[in-house]
Amino acid sequence: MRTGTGPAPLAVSVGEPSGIGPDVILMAAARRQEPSALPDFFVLADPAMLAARARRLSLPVPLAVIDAAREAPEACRTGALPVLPLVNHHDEAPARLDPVNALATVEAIDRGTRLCLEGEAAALVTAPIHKKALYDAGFRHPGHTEYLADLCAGITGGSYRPVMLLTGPDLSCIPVTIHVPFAQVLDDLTTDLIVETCRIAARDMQKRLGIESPRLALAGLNPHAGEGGAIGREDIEIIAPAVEILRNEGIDAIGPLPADTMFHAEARRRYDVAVCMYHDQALIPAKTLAFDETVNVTLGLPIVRTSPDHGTAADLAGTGRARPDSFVAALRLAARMGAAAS
Ligand SMILES: NC(=O)C1=CN([C@@H]2O[C@H](COP(=O)(O)OP(=O)(O)OC[C@H]3O[C@@H](n4cnc5c(N)ncnc54)[C@H](O)[C@@H]3O)[C@@H](O)[C@H]2O)C=CC1
Ligand SMILES: NCC(=O)COP(=O)(O)O
Repeated sequence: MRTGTGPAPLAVSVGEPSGIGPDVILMAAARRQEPSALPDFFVLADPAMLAARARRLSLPVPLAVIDAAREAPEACRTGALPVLPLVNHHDEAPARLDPVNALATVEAIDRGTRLCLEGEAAALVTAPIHKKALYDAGFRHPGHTEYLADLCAGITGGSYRPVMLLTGPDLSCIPVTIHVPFAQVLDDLTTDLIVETCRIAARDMQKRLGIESPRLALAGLNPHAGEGGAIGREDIEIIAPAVEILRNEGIDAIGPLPADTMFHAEARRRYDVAVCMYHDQALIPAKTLAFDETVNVTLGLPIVRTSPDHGTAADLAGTGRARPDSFVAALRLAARMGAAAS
């Protein structure tokens, strides 16, 4: 358990080394001197890889290798980026995927999660992973979202249903089904899954994001929310019953709403979160409206986890052209949610 005073630092997992994770972490650290100070954070990474990327980007960020999370705030005071070294190695090779990097990528996530559960870190901020690169190395989880639930369950003995929330200045969205092929959405989409997802969303948006009574708007699945059953019956048979159950429990839920008209500015004012039926129904509006400000949050976990909304962007790695804004937003939101959780 943590013994220091002041808020615990944020743990950052470095993500895929051939992508822009290391770049945006270094860029954020370089911004620390700016007037709107960032929360204290340390990165779980291979220090040699990070130093090489800093040189490639000509970013004069001093790295401070630390032995424990509690040393991070002091290292931050000196203007350095604290690095908790990984046991496994990462190559520094922008845009070159290599399965050999997978061990260190997953180690960073594992250790960051444990530090959060032990109270040594206030929250976990994950830099993006390249999912296919990890699958090719034997990783059996669709993404961080699902992996973190399994990892936390394995450590605590609890059981967690993870809920993906994309939240930006003007829109928050949740996909009920997450990383599944489109053809599987209909198999997975049940009234129970929608209800459980919405219960977790309502609870955690209140507890961790400070929205007293979150207003949930459930999207329809079919064009025009099924047009009264003429264009598909799922809206009537699966989604509408979920709305009724939620409303009977006192959760402020409406829908199913036609998905094509629920994201314009006036419509967005009527709800706090759009609950969407599949990945792209949620993530297309979220990333289109505010790609640089939207944060990916996992609700339903015993830890706080945030992430930038973007992926590994191999085309930009090591070029200095990646924008760190979504990562910075993820740091700020993690600090706010971590403080609410403590
Ligand atoms: N949380 C995570 O670990 C996430 C991981 N991914 C993974 O990332 C990989 C690549 O995914 P893509 O679909 O190509 O999405 P992507 O977000 O990596 O890139 C999409 C486009 O946006 C640009 N872009 C992304 N981030 C940017 C930034 N910070 N500044 C400026 N431009 C930026 C890229 O250059 C590219 O043109 C996939 O393996 C995917 O699974 C994707 C999203 C989240
Ligand atoms: N498109 C969002 C995404 O893939 C993020 O996944 P995760 O790694 O945060 O589960």
